[in-house]
Amino acid sequence: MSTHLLEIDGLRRSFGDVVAVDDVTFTVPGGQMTGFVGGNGAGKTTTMRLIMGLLATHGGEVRWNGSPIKTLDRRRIGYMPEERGLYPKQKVLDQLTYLGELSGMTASAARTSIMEHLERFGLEDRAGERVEKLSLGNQQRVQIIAALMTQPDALILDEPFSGLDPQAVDSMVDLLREHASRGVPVLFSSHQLELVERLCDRLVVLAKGRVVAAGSVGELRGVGPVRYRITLGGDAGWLRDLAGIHVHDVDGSSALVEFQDEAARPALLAAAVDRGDVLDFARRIPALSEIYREVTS
Ligand SMILES: Nc1ncnc2c1ncn2[C@@H]1O[C@H](COP(=O)(O)OP(=O)(O)OP(=O)(O)O)[C@@H](O)[C@H]1O
Repeated sequence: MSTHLLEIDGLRRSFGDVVAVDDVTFTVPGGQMTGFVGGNGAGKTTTMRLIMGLLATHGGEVRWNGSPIKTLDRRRIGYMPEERGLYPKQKVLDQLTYLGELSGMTASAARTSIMEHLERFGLEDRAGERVEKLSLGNQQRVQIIAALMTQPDALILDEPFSGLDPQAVDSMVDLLREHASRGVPVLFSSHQLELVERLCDRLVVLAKGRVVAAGSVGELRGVGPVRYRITLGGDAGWLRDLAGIHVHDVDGSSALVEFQDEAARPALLAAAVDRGDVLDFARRIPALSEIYREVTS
């Protein structure tokens, strides 16, 4: 297995007065799934188009295995664009075969790979149908097959999960993991944070054209303040009066707290034990949606 590396270094791109991508730097290591998140207009699609050379950069560079990326390298990248580009009148198998041939596959190798992929998505009996006769979710699956069928060296996928039902999401997740395990860098954008949390090893968060957080999910969890959830036998409102702690919220007998100094933690526990039952006390692992809100606020 050879592991590839995609590096994005100081990329910039404006449209008139709008700075869409502003000094964007991150890496997409092979063998890992990198989630690319950010609000509408944050610059995700523009960054992906810059990586693919579909837009000219106004600064910075994209490197492939340590050297400036070349057209031939890009031809080996499976790209799923935001605007899905299938011909509605053409039959599924014919269209995918044509796309495979454009990427340098022989027709017979393309057909074998396409049929394997159609089977994985439960679409093998739709190979002879015109694309326009498929539901939008199934057209989306065909678009995904177009990006994966060549066993590419990297995957750049713009919203690959949008419009897929949970079963198709699961098939897609398995497929992408298989590609990552070949040493392939996988970058995918998504607005579905729970899915991103489940799927990705690394995360890049974009806001207003800039990277506001990047790293493994574990690293990003360590960026924010450490908080604890304490649940008492009775009302937890009195915690607000304790020195050295910041109480984020109290919900009856349960409170979310942050300690301002090390001594405050044993002091709080001693006070709570003194007053009665401590039912639960645990460090709280923030959900990705919370980290996201914190880094983009
Ligand atoms: N071809 C273009 N012409 C003018 N402005 C553009 C063009 N493409 C993108 N932009 C602007 O650049 C900014 C970033 O857009 P982009 O589509 O990259 O964001 P995004 O993160 O992909 O958003 P979404 O999640 O809504 O797809 C936006 O302000 C957008 O209006």
